[in-house]
Amino acid sequence: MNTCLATHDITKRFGDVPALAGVSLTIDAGESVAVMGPSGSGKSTLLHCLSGVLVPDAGRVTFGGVDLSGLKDRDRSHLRLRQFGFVFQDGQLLPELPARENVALPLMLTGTSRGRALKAADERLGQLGLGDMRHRRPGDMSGGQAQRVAIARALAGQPAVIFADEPSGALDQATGHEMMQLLTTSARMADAALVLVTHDADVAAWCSRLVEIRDGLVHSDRLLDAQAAR
Ligand SMILES: Nc1ncnc2c1ncn2[C@@H]1O[C@H](COP(=O)(O)OP(=O)(O)OP(=O)(O)O)[C@@H](O)[C@H]1O
Repeated sequence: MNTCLATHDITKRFGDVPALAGVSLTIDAGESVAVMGPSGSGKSTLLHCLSGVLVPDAGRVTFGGVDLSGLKDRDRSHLRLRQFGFVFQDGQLLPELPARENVALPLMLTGTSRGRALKAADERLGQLGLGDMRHRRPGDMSGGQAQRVAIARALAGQPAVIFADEPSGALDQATGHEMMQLLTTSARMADAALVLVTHDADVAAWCSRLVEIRDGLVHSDRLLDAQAAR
């Protein structure tokens, strides 16, 4: 497997609080990594550093060998839009836009024409069983449907990495289970790596690897017998 994304001894403080105290991780193309740990242990900070949203105080984050902190803000934003997809707990879809426009938006932001972006969005929504929903706004969907649109949006630009922060946290157990199945299967089929922060061991069990963070450090890192691979 090729290393896609890596941190090299990264640290990050917020004032006096050491959120990350020296984390080195490598994430291979196509693998799914669950990040777990107690509240305040540094999981979200790690996700934000990996995805270029935050720059670590020391150490490096590399994507395809390129040091993210060496990039100008504008170039890092571009890389995020082109290479990374994001799924959050509440979907963070734009409420005033129908599903297809929500999915097409990141593509248009990277220069794809509106027509091509909408066509790609319709295809992706169709693949995820949401073809009939494409003209609906997020407020007119169930939470599970809206999260599927969020997955379609995250996948639309064919990202190398999908970052997910408690993606099923707002869903009931059965819908969350379906959502995790869709997310892990879609990521695998698209050959995208998945990095997922969760408090829920059942959610983590969908991934192929579990990294446990404690006090801003990697406490354990092990392979799982992922449900997604069964
Ligand atoms: N923007 C910020 N300003 C100040 N302190 C912060 C900020 N972001 C995180 N922290 C602190 O850094 C530490 C790690 O936070 P982080 O959000 O990464 O933890 P977490 O493991 O994701 O927690 P949770 O599971 O509760 O979301 C915590 O002590 C937190 O209070």
